[in-house]
Amino acid sequence: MDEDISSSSPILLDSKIVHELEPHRSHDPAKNLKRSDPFKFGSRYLKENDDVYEFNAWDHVIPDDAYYAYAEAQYASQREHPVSDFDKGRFNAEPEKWWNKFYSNNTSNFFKNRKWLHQEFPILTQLTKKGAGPARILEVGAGAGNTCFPILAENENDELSICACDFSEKAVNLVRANEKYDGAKIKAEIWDLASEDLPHGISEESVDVVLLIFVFSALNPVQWEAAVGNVWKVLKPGGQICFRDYGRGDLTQVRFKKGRLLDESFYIRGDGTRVYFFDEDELRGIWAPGDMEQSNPSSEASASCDWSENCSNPSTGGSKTRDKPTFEIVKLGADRRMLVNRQKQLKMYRCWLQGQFKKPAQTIHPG
Ligand SMILES: C[S@@+](CC[C@H](N)C(=O)[O-])C[C@H]1O[C@@H](n2cnc3c(N)ncnc32)[C@H](O)[C@@H]1O
Repeated sequence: MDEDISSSSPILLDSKIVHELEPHRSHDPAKNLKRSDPFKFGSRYLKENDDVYEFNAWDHVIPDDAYYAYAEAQYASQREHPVSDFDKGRFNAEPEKWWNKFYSNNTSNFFKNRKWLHQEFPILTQLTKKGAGPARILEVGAGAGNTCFPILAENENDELSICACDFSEKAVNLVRANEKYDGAKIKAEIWDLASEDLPHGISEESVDVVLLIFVFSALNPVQWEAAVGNVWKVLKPGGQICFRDYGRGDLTQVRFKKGRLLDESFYIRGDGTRVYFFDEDELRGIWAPGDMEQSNPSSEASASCDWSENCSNPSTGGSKTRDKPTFEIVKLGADRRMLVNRQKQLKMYRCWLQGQFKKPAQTIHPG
């Protein structure tokens, strides 16, 4: 697992060097209509005459057609050799068991500390500054604490509390055992994001910010709706989500071999943990289904339904999108990076998606 880790790989193809001023924007103008403000991400742009091998990494480099063709060939091979039905059942039945194993083998040093959080999500700076007043952050999929402890280290707000949840008991124990664990400011709890209950000590509409850093990808797509519903429930009106996860076409997706595909874009790693790779518009559909419907007025649902009707939308599996929680997309973008192994003269492409979503201040309760 290598969220922010560079690694060497045999996947090596020439890249077309693209200097993008707005790296998260699609080349298809129609797709750009609803794009919002960009995140900062990195700023080492590769220009026409630069030496690619001068640095280890370049920001915002879009892979060329050859890489995409290679990726498609890999996906086709993955689809031809999916995980067996027996193993699918095994891996989907008790996902926390595999994460417990993971944390038995890897301690808190495995993930890098997420030091970029305040830069990318200024709302965290607002909540943690001196005198900001009562504020609550819920981190879901907190793992060993690589996100919550850096936030705590920067915090100057006496009235900030953090609830760090994970469905892996081993992970929660690692957070509780950390020398920086201060029970007055942080509580670690076992909680499954897709469960029917809310985390211990968290009531409805009591949270200012929910952090989802590399956790949504661990869910089975059939769990997304329950997870979004839980996040909606715990957030105060006007509360926000800080989201970062894997993007479609990331090196780690492309290099999955035979016998790893659980479902489209959804894989099982060698250690038994699951990972999904998102597309930007798919994330819009997950977090703002109502907006997607508005931007597609010809859809069957919008043509024939109103709020009270019981009608179906074929694109969303039968339920009407306007009854689903619809967050405002404050920001959403792709963070692309080309990593370079200078010694071996290799190039590798990473892609993460990052978003900031807001529960509207005036909410209509989805029924
Ligand atoms: C890739 S790790 C990321 C850890 C941490 N957010 C970070 O960035 O360092 C994913 C974490 O999500 C947890 N997780 C996976 N599915 C979950 C679920 N349904 N509910 C709560 N936590 C979950 C795993 O146990 C694991 O600790």
